[in-house]
Amino acid sequence: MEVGLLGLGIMGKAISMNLLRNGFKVVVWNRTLSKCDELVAHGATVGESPAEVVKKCKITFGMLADPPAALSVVFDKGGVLEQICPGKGYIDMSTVDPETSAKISEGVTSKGGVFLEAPVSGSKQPAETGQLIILTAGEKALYDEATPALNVIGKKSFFLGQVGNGAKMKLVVNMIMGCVMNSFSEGLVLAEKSGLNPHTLLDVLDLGAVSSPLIRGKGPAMLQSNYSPSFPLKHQQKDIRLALGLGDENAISMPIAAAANETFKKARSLGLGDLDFSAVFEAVKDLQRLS
Ligand SMILES: NC(=O)C1=CN([C@@H]2O[C@H](COP(=O)(O)OP(=O)(O)OC[C@H]3O[C@@H](n4cnc5c(N)ncnc54)[C@H](OP(=O)(O)O)[C@@H]3O)[C@@H](O)[C@H]2O)C=CC1
Ligand SMILES: O=CCCC(=O)O
Repeated sequence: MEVGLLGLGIMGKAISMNLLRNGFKVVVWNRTLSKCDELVAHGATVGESPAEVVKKCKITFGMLADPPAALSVVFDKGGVLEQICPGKGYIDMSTVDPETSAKISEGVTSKGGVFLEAPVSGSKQPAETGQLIILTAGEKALYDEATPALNVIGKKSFFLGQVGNGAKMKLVVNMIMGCVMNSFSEGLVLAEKSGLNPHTLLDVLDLGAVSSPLIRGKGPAMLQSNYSPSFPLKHQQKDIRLALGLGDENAISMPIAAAANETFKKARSLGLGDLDFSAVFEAVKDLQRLS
């Protein structure tokens, strides 16, 4: 099976490599074209534009940074819309808001193509090993057709109905994750400042109800100030911001998420946006110094 992949950031690169390893032919494109070289060395071919990738492939995936990027590769010159047509499908895995997803869906379907949104839960390592959780919505026929690829990309795919439901589910999940990371960071600071050993806190947490892959996976690195990015902090802040927008539309009060958003914004203002989202710990520490 041949598939296209637009966007070779942390996630797009890992997903492409995994597809190649599992026998898929992959046609890649990235805004910074030089990032395609490593994929070519592993057997991928390159399209000069998103449109060229769509021309070559029946199904093309997008994995872009944010709503402006996701819209740009579809609607701008050389974009997906120039070649999408009946018989071709576009699957957007970027984390975006439901409105962005709906615009892309309308654009694709207006040209006779089919659209599926498919944001993912899970980070760099699950992407490398095909263990993502895929939150799809949109055209069921495209979901069925793409199932062989989805089964390689993820350990479980959900089909959630109409376009927008995948985006909403993803934003809710990441809003929770951002709040947990923020609260965990405050707990580490509180433990240390009140005279406890934060390493012992990790041991205690790991044995109790709060134990989670997130805390187990990130805690030791955070205590070493190691924030090598799996999930960039700027994207976590974008996700909480978009989740708060969803809250606004539905008149849902989310004071905890709003507070977490402020801390992630603070972290970005400290220049931590490209580090892992666990670097919010540094912003929490900074806030204590100021108070
Ligand atoms: N990392 C993670 O753990 C996870 C991330 N996600 C989501 O997946 C998406 C990608 O994440 P990730 O791979 O980490 O992000 P990266 O920041 O590593 O990569 C972003 C990608 O988007 C491209 N891009 C940015 N702006 C534009 C633009 N204006 N036009 C075209 N391309 C653009 C970049 O191209 P270039 O190389 O030229 O800059 C790059 O390919 C995001 O929506 C993120 O929220 C979802 C689950 C997990
Ligand atoms: O959007 C990023 C999610 C990261 C994760 O689920 O670990």
